[in-house]
Amino acid sequence: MAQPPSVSSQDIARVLENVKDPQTGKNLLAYGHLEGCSLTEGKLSVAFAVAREHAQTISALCNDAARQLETLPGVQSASIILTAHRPAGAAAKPKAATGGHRPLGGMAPADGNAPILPGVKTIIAVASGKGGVGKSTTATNLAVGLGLEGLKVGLLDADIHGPSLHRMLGATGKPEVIDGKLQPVEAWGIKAVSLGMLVDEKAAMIWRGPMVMGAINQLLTDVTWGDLDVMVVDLPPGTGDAQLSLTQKVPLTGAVIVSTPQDIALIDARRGVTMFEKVNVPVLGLIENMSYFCCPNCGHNTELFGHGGAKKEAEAMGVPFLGEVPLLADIRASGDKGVPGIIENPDGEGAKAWRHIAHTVAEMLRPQLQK
Ligand SMILES: Nc1ncnc2c1ncn2[C@@H]1O[C@H](COP(=O)(O)OP(=O)(O)OP(=O)(O)O)[C@@H](O)[C@H]1O
Repeated sequence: MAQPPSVSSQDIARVLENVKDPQTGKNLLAYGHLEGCSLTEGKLSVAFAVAREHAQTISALCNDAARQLETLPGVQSASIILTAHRPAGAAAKPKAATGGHRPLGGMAPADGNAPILPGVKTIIAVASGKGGVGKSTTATNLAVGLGLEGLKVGLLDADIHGPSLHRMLGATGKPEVIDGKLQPVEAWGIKAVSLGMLVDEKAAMIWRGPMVMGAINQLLTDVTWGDLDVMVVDLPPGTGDAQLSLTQKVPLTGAVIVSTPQDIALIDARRGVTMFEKVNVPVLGLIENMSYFCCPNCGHNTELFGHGGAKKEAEAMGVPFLGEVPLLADIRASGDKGVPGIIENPDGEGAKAWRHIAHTVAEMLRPQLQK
């Protein structure tokens, strides 16, 4: 049986050596090293590690390199993800631990250096202690809801292992690249970028920690986000090391935690609150998703997983309770269709809940936006 075509790292290195910086005459490989690659169904993803100060120069050369990689046998499309490294000796300074919630602060850079996103006034993370609780659905509808509140909003899908926001927004086209920078896709009044718009989702699933961090860094800094009141970041589910280092890397203004009412999900939500406390990021509040089942025929509410658990938990932990979103077939259907539920069914129970939550979050951010 014929073997599927494969591409070796030597093949990739040869291509990178051929691409020259017109200013310095140096080839691309002289700026960094190949960290990994994967070829799935003709889609080649290459992770290339470079020193942070070269990231700008390199990203312009990468487009040229990607086009050349597409001429390799078996490669239909290629993308290069830069994993920018800090120069030696410039490790992130640890944040001072205050042992509690801090007031909503400015968008201080996570490592004490110059702000990485000068046009972005606030950044909020949407997190969950476990997968499948509706974190991405919440991030999408919260972002669109903040847009409806009159804010300029960006949505960044940092759930690199399972990016889904592009599908929920119906934004499955490739973002444009202008002057070496990715242009966010505009949908439903907000700007969005998801790794799912750039690479094959299956390829992203197998990435190791440093590649994930590099990709997220690139989605933050190599995208023309422009001026934003708020950037909503959809974090990968869980409270492990990957999430912890992400919360340290991205200069977060605050975090929203999504949970279902079940005990087990609430235990995980508690871990989420503890994680943000550890890195001194204020928890803006807890959202109970799939709170109750609202029968579309008779309107009767059934509390499938119990009800009000997240509210009690929020009270016990001393964090605000932002609201509850019912379990509704049309919420799942609108997500699959690529139209956020808050737009698709504006008078529905889901939309009402998200509008209320978005309004509360917007009010929390307001003092920060007026600075
Ligand atoms: N309130 C809801 N009512 C009905 N379906 C919902 C609701 N919230 C989310 N869903 C559906 O549940 C599924 C999982 O949702 P989503 O992808 O938002 O979860 P997630 O927590 O981000 O998952 P993952 O951890 O895998 O990234 C999707 O099919 C979504 O449409």
